[in-house]
Amino acid sequence: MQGYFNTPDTHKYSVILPTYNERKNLPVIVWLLAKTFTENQLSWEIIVVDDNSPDGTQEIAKQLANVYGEDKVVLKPRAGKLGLGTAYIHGLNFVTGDFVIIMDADFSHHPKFIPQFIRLQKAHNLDIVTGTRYRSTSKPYTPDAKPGGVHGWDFKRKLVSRGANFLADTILNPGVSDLTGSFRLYRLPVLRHIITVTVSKGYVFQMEMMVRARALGYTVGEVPITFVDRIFGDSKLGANEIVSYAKGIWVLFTTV
Ligand SMILES: Nc1nc2c(ncn2[C@@H]2O[C@H](COP(=O)(O)OP(=O)(O)O[C@H]3O[C@H](CO)[C@@H](O)[C@H](O)[C@@H]3O)[C@@H](O)[C@H]2O)c(=O)[nH]1
Ligand SMILES: [Mg+2]
Repeated sequence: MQGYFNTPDTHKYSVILPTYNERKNLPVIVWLLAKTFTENQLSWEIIVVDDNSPDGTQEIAKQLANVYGEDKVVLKPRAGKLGLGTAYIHGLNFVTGDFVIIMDADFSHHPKFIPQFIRLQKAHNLDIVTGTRYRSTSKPYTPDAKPGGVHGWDFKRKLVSRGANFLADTILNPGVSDLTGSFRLYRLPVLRHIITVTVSKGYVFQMEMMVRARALGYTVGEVPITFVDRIFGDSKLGANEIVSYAKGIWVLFTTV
């Protein structure tokens, strides 16, 4: 198939979309994803992992499956809110594509960046491409792209994010500029491998995945992204996640 890319792309791209109370966001993010993949003539599927959201997200997902096709929007629910890390593990069981894209359902991660991820992956035959909100340094990088950034976060949340990245980068030195972000593209077997060795389950999961990937010798490229805070609903990041993050760094420091 021919599109944004010079050569036909016969790979299939699977998006794992974890949702918790994303009723208002889900239809639009799915529409944007479908549009992006269709315009670029890429084959795709979206695995929605909903944790029994009280706002009825699952009903919306079922309607979307009717509209786009059950092979395109695949609902794989769980009984209760079990966390972001295990949502990816669960979703991974149902992936039928060659590459997996992990992203948030609340528009913080815009699908428009996906073709750039794919282009960079192809150019360097990378195992992983990660979006970065921060300055990218050593990794294969999209040179013509504008710098990434964060919009809509208050000072405290920005500080937490910067601090989390600084701490992990200083102590563990994986050489990736955005360790806590979760907008990433993985080669399927690479994601399967890293996930089996990753122990944390909450927000710290993103950082651990990247540190482990680097320790295992997988190649990582970076694409600058703008992260826009959600308009509908609330973030699920709480104080307990910050504590688990610090613990996660310690575990990695002593084991990797
Ligand atoms: N299934 C499921 N989904 C969840 C859960 N918790 C959150 N989600 C979903 O996961 C996505 C991210 O959750 P948010 O609550 O919006 O996270 P955030 O605070 O905006 O955090 C983002 O930035 C962090 C660092 O900057 C990232 O670490 C994090 O992964 C996420 O991208 C959303 O699609 C949300 O519905 C859960 O327990 N279960
Ligand atoms: Mg969010």
